[in-house]
Amino acid sequence: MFLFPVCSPFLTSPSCLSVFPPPEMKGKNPWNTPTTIIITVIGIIAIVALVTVAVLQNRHLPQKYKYGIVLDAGSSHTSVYIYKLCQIYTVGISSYASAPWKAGESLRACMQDVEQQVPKKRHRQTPLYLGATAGMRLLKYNSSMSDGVLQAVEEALQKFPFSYQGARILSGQEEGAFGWVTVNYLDDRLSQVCGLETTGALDLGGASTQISFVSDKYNGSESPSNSVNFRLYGNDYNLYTHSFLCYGKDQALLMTQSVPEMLNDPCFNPGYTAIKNYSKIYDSPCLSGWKPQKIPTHFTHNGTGNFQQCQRIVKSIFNFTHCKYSQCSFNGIFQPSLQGQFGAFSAYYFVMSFLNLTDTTMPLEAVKAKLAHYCSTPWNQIKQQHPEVNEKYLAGYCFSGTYILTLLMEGYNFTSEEYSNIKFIKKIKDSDAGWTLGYMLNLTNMIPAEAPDSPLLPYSGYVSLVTIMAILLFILFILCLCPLWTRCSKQPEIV
Ligand SMILES: Nc1ncnc2c1ncn2[C@@H]1O[C@H](COP(=O)(O)OP(=O)(O)OP(=O)(O)O)[C@@H](O)[C@H]1O
Repeated sequence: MFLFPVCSPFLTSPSCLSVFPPPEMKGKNPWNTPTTIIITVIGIIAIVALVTVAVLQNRHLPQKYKYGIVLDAGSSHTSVYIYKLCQIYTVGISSYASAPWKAGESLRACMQDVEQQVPKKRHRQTPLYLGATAGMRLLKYNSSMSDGVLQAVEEALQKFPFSYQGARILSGQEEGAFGWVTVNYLDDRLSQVCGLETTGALDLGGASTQISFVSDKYNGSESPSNSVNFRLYGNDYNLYTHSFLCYGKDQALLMTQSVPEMLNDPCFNPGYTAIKNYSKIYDSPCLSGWKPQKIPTHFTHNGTGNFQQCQRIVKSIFNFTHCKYSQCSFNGIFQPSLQGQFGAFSAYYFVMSFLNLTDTTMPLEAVKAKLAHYCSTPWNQIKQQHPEVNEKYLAGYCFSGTYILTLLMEGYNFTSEEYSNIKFIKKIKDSDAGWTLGYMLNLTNMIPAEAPDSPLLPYSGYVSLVTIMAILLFILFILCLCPLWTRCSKQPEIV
């Protein structure tokens, strides 16, 4: 009769019994029995599998799209964004209204460049969008013209090997809302479980300007046309947004120049002089109805460089006289009380960074004094100091700086204290602030409405825990075999 060793509770199956060596195996190493070897190999495979699953299972899945292309067809130029920035300047597509085929042509060279930048094997999965903004919105006043331009653009883009998703004119509301999404997405403000306070977005283009922010005092009931609702990562946002068509900096400049006596212009540096075409001003739909009966074909535009006078003229293009709501910004448009921080981008940044005025902690009076000094600097001196800057922009900085301050302080009602809540930004984490990223994230469903089920542990914690469990299992396994091995190596007692 044999006295069998007691098996560990972990090994109570018949196979457990079979690992015990018969007495004639006395002196033999029990690890060498085929069953022991098989169990050991299976144990090791199980542990390796457990750790492998831990490593692979919880890893972030690769995104569906590696690249996405959005063409921002603005009033002043077209930019191509390949996820992050790849910007190639052309003229705004709306300027090809009289020869639409040229609009398609204008994109060809830059799109060929894009083709080189996206790896060939990714071409077919790369979505391509074109969004046109205020320049095309203005052209829509004559719908057949804007249709012709869009069609020409579509035909050109369809010839490229990408997954073409369409060309369309964004509404002002979309432009504002997607700009807000971009800023808050890049700032990681949307994916937070408790929902961080969001940042408002201020966008100044050539033909329109947008203001978008979340205000506790606005639920969309007053002026519903300014309300956009989002559900992002499980948080609900009720966004206030408004786009002012014609209040981009190029169209605003035309509006100030429409006044005939503005031939001597305080918004341009003293000594600046240029012969300009009146029809260029009055061709803009923003000035339709303003055209005097008799105007000369040309006028001489002379700068006189006076900030205070410029401010008065700029202010005259805003209408503050009527408001049917509880409160308005300008032109009778509802605006709730400003709230939180604001990111100001596009021309806000171009202009304020040139003027060295991006530091909003600087007292407003000091900002105005610096701008007044810039405006009064003779044009020749300005040109000498900045030979590298495009003259078209250089001549406009006095006007643009004055326009920005007037729009913010008088138009949107930022107080001197609230001015420091504005940050003039070009990029956030290497990506351009603007509507394009928000537009693409929305169209590719890359921002889920609901928060993804968050893992209980971070990835590294999860892997460590499974590894520790695997090691413990292995130790238990050895412990289970140990008594067997010890007893088996003893001489069996014969009763
Ligand atoms: N370096 C610069 N300095 C000054 N102004 C600039 C500079 N670069 C671009 N701009 C001007 O800034 C304005 C805004 O440019 P942006 O590309 O954001 O507008 P857009 O998309 O063409 O306009 P919109 O959105 O109104 O259609 C334009 O008037 C443009 O001419």
